[in-house]
Amino acid sequence: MHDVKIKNLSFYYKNSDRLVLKDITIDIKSGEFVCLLGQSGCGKSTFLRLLAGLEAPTAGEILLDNKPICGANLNRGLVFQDYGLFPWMTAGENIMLALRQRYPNESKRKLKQLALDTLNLVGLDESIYYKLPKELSGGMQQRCAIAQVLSINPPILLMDEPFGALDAITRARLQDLLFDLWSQEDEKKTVFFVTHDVDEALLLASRIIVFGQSPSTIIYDYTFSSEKRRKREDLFEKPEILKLRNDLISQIHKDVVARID
Ligand SMILES: Nc1ncnc2c1ncn2[C@@H]1O[C@H](COP(=O)(O)OP(=O)(O)OP(=O)(O)O)[C@@H](O)[C@H]1O
Repeated sequence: MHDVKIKNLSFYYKNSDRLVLKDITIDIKSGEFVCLLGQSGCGKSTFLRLLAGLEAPTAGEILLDNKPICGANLNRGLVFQDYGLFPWMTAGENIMLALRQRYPNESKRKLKQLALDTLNLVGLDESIYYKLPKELSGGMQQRCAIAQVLSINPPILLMDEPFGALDAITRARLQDLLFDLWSQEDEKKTVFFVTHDVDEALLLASRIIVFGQSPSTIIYDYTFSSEKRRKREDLFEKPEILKLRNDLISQIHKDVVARID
């Protein structure tokens, strides 16, 4: 189990006096797929950085299985929009770097096999292992970044607009891939997925949380009653999805207007 409990979390960066997150209290159950929405600058990435342990709360606490998060840890895998691969290493070497940290006593042969298996899992063949990131398309690089994180099998995935820079078709493929990987596991990963795209959240999430800037806290929190996959083809034929979509867009819009005022 990997429950995340957030209690009265507030945060501001030390070089700024602007409160980025204010008094956030929320419980996330193990296995939830949480999509985080909100206008630009409302603190979604900051929230992920706090969950990753890259920043520490100014006030309040974040508990993972009832223990405070303390620094970065292999329990939490991060995927960013800009792939996060070292450009001077091949895709395989990038994955091996993570694997050596995760399994320091395992043989190189076994780890390489694991890296190849994970590349295969995300739909990439063996030849990709030997390629530098610049020799790969954006979609392939993002698959490698996802493979790198999946190879260490973290129970918690933190994904910051991971498909934001991709074309529509690659993006749809990777959405399906991520959802299938998540839904097929017996012990589901807990996923925190930042996106600007309301429709992406409607497609993937088991829960949608909207952060506001006015105030800088959670302004909307919706949990789907069924874990059944919503299909892209008929997503907007369902009245409850359309209503939710309108609610989400109007909440975000209201927050933008309040901020401008
Ligand atoms: N290292 C930093 N030092 C100071 N302020 C920062 C730092 N990083 C982010 N901020 C500020 O914190 C606020 C929240 O930023 P954050 O990147 O978390 O928002 P976001 O919701 O992820 O935005 P976007 O959707 O545009 O990526 C912004 O006002 C931003 O300028």
